[in-house]
Amino acid sequence: MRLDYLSIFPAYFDVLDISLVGKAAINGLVEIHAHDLRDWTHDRHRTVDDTPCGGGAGMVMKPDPWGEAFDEIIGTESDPSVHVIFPAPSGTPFTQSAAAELSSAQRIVFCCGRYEGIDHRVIDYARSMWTVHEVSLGDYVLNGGEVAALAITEAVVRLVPGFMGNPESLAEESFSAGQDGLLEYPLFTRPVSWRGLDVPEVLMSGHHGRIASWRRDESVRLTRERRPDLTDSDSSGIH
Ligand SMILES: Nc1cc(-c2ccc3ccn(Cc4ccc(CN5CCCCC5)cc4)c3c2)n[nH]1
Repeated sequence: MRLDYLSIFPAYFDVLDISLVGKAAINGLVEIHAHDLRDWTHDRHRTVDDTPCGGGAGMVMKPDPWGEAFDEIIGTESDPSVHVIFPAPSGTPFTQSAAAELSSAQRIVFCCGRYEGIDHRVIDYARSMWTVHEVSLGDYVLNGGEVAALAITEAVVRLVPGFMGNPESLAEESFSAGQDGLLEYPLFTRPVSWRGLDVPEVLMSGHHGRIASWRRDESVRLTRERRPDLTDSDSSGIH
């Protein structure tokens, strides 16, 4: 899988060389390329923004640098197998199933906007050429797309076959199908007693049936408490 990042702050992606994703890059599962959008400007100030047509606060990213960067990084041929991701507050909420779908992509290009966003014609052009995803991380506003791109990268790459040492652990995670769409149960390890707090006895009983039942009950309780929106979904198994 090749991952490209277009940003005016490409150094944001240096962190990928030291993290989990870095290991995938080393064993050849993932190829990371970060690019400075200003490399595709031609004026002395390397300008990437301008005032919004129709007025309004802030600045908008000009389309020209993006188009030239696309030509060089992706090419001028249409190819639906290339996934181009534009993080945006107005995007579709990013989910574990979207991460799972993207984990089989051969090529993902992250377009990280800044200011108030990117000229919409950039997105329209990209849609005419590749498979575009405008995604939101959640209902809060970041200063740009870089942090979202890092989060999406981590969610996707950890699902790439061969990346995770123990793929079974993926099945038991929150939001994964294997967990019936429930939040995961609380985790404990040694010492059994810590600052007056003890591991629940059932987990030390060695009784696998009771342990599974306790874990399920805890997942149902937590999901009802924190994510009532998940309790109505068919996959949750609780109503
Ligand atoms: N989930 C999530 C993703 C992002 C995200 C992703 C990408 C960019 C690129 C720029 N920003 C900053 C920003 C600030 C304010 C607005 C709203 N503003 C309202 C009035 C009309 C103009 C736009 C939009 C963008 C970004 C923010 N934040 N949160």
